[in-house]
Amino acid sequence: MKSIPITKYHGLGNDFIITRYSYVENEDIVSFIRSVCDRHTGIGADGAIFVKTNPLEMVYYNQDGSRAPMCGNGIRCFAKYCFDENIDRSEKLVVQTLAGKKVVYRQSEDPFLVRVDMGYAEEYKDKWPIQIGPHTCYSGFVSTVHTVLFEPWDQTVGHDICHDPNYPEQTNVNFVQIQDPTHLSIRTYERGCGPTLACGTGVCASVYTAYTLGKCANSVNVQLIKGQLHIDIDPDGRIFMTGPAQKILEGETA
Ligand SMILES: N[C@@H](CCC[C@H](N)C(=O)O)C(=O)O
Repeated sequence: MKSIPITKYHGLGNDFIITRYSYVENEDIVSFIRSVCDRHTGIGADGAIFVKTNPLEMVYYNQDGSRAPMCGNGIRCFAKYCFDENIDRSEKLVVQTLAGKKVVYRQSEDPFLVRVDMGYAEEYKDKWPIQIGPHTCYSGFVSTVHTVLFEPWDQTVGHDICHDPNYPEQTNVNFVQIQDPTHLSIRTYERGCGPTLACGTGVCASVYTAYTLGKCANSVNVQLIKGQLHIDIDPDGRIFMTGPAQKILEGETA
């Protein structure tokens, strides 16, 4: 494979290789992702983001090479990449994703902080909740598939629910602890990746679930291993996520 310019970014420890789609479009994309995301023989990352321009589009893949419709931490990093690379420095970006258009509002440049209109939760409540063994699972979509458990973090349970036959396309699994009505802490076992330090769509899905069940307010801070996200749910159910994005490195593959 030819040498490809790459950058690495993270959003609260959820890390991504980012490059332009035009650099990889004629390559074996899945092999490229698996090799750069490998933490021993590559750079190491939870996923890969390819940037398309005119119009702006985020093409997201998990570490294992599977395509995912959206990534909450990833879209903040996408916005920072567009800013750093001078692709688009507008305060408001409209970004096409497989989960529809997302709007990203820049709040500050340094530190780089954005508020993202994540849209609405879908397909929740229809089947709420389902029971998998001793686990009460609240499932639905906030840009991608999520299952929420009000239980302490357990990686084995995360793996097993992710791969449970109730979810033919697997599910991301979020473990939520309510500290008080405006403070939650969350850990996520991600489809296509395993345990991550943060999951933006997972945090949105978790807060939506907790709020709908009357367990928290509509404006909350969520503690993750490397920092916090702020989530607001407006009166008609639209979800907003505010959080940082940071650049780690730039280079090129050998
Ligand atoms: N880390 C992400 C979600 C990435 C996609 C997910 N693993 C899936 O397959 O749906 C986030 O921050 O939202």
